[in-house]
Amino acid sequence: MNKIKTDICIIGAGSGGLSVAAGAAQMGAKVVLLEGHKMGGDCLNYGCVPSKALIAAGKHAYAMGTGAPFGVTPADAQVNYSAAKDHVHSVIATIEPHDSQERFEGFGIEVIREFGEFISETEVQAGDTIIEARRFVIATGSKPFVPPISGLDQVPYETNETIFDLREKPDHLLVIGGGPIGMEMAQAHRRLGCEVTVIEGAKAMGKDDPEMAAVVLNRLREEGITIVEDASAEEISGSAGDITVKTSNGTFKGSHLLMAVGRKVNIDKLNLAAGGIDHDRAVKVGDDLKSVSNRKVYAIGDAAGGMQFTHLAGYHAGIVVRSALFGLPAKAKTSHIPWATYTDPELAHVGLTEAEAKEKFGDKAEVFRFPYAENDRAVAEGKTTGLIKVMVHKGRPVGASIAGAQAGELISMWAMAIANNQKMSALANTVLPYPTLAEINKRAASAYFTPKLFDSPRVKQIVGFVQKWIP
Ligand SMILES: Cc1cc2nc3c(=O)[nH]c(=O)nc-3n(C[C@H](O)[C@H](O)[C@H](O)COP(=O)(O)OP(=O)(O)OC[C@H]3O[C@@H](n4cnc5c(N)ncnc54)[C@H](O)[C@@H]3O)c2cc1C
Ligand SMILES: NC(=O)c1ccc[n+]([C@@H]2O[C@H](COP(=O)([O-])OP(=O)(O)OC[C@H]3O[C@@H](n4cnc5c(N)ncnc54)[C@H](O)[C@@H]3O)[C@@H](O)[C@H]2O)c1
Repeated sequence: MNKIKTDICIIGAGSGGLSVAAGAAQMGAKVVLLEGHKMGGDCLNYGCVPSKALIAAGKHAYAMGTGAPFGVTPADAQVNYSAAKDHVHSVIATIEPHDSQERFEGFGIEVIREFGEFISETEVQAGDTIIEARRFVIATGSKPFVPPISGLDQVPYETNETIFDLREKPDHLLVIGGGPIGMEMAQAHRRLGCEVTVIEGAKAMGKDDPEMAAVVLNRLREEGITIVEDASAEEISGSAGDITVKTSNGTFKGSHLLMAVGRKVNIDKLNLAAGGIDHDRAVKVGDDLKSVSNRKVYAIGDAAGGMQFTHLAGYHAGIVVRSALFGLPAKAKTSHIPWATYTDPELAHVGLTEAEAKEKFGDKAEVFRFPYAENDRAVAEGKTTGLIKVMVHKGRPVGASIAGAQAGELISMWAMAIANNQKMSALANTVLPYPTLAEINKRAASAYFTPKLFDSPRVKQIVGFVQKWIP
């Protein structure tokens, strides 16, 4: 058995673990990084990267059939599904070197390609190496949750870990789960020429504001995706190419099945009990991301049990670097963390939703909307579907939701404003290039000031007075 003593041992080389490793090593800490499977974790191999690459393929196919309003004769896209998957894998291969073992060894990090498990409160074993560390970071991510639905274990099904390797084009893809994974994959497959039925036990895109989700769901339905809500999958039967899902709201048949019903945090291999680390479905941590029961251990990203996003894992990594390396107090907040679902139109959000703002601030919460249809660039591009909605309290934005083209890009202004506690005036004072979609942000900010300036008797009185006196 080898023995290593180190400053920081990071368990999991995905979005969060790699960020802690790179930051800590480059600031002079001795770092050991454990990875039992693929460098880069879910995001690179089975998540963000392949899903956005497949969505991009679907967008190309869709554009070929929708040029008529622009004077471009629509053509039936000839989709080679397997070649679309080649594109997905070439995107992964292009990004992979950034997350590679060689690159991280180049930072002076000892990378061990084994799963790690705690053997005491200060030691982890990975293969035939025992690592004693002053601090541990659990960054083990999550995997698809597969619910105990009757018959599921008897039929072939895909998850996010297998769908990007599927080479035969599904004639009819059944998607169980109408969250971000389900909806992104449903639209990509529909645009690549598959029939698609989404079976959702509650409401599709249920974590988002219903008004904004409706914008996306309407478009998905218009594109021919069947979305059945309040339909909890109860029994699954059939065989390859012929799958039947019985739900509380009807029975649905398809050729392939994708399970997208949520995630299970990867804690089973960690022997958390040996490390004195409390957990429920994730590691129990405080705002400081330290285990509530073993203060030498941090958990970040999906393993910390909150929101599940790559940028959140990266944000957590920054907090751990500050706390573990410099001993500075640092606390994780969620009020400024944005998210986006990359359907077309996209749906993005940061801060409080309208309902949350009204619950928190009552009548003092103000809500301002601005439609894409009144943005000149959106009109020119034929992308007039959607709206922005901004929640304001005492002159400062406390939340923003955008459903429409490029929403994931456009939310960044509000993410910055909310993260820095800026006033609405900071947005209204910003001059943006014309014509851009980003002007919807400024128009929403202006909507806040319009009644204060144009409907105010006091402003009218002052202007009248000044006009009398200036030469
Ligand atoms: C289909 C899909 C699409 C997504 N799209 C987006 C998106 O567009 N934008 C976004 O922000 N987020 C997206 N996400 C979420 C995002 O991928 C995750 O939130 C993010 O990867 C979490 O980072 P992490 O560091 O916590 O875990 P991961 O990146 O998953 O890394 C965990 C690593 O730990 C390793 N590991 C596990 N146990 C052990 C152990 N005992 N010892 C050693 N190694 C271990 C795993 O093998 C893995 O490599 C998507 C997820 C999915 C599934
Ligand atoms: N664009 C992005 O940032 C992005 C994209 C994909 C995934 N992700 C991350 O991954 C996480 C997981 O995504 P997800 O879509 O798997 O999970 P989710 O929890 O967001 O959605 C799962 C859905 O499945 C439904 N469901 C559960 N059991 C069911 C059953 N028996 N029958 C029918 N429906 C059922 C739930 O009601 C829920 O709406 C997300 O929360 C997100 O954080 C992010």
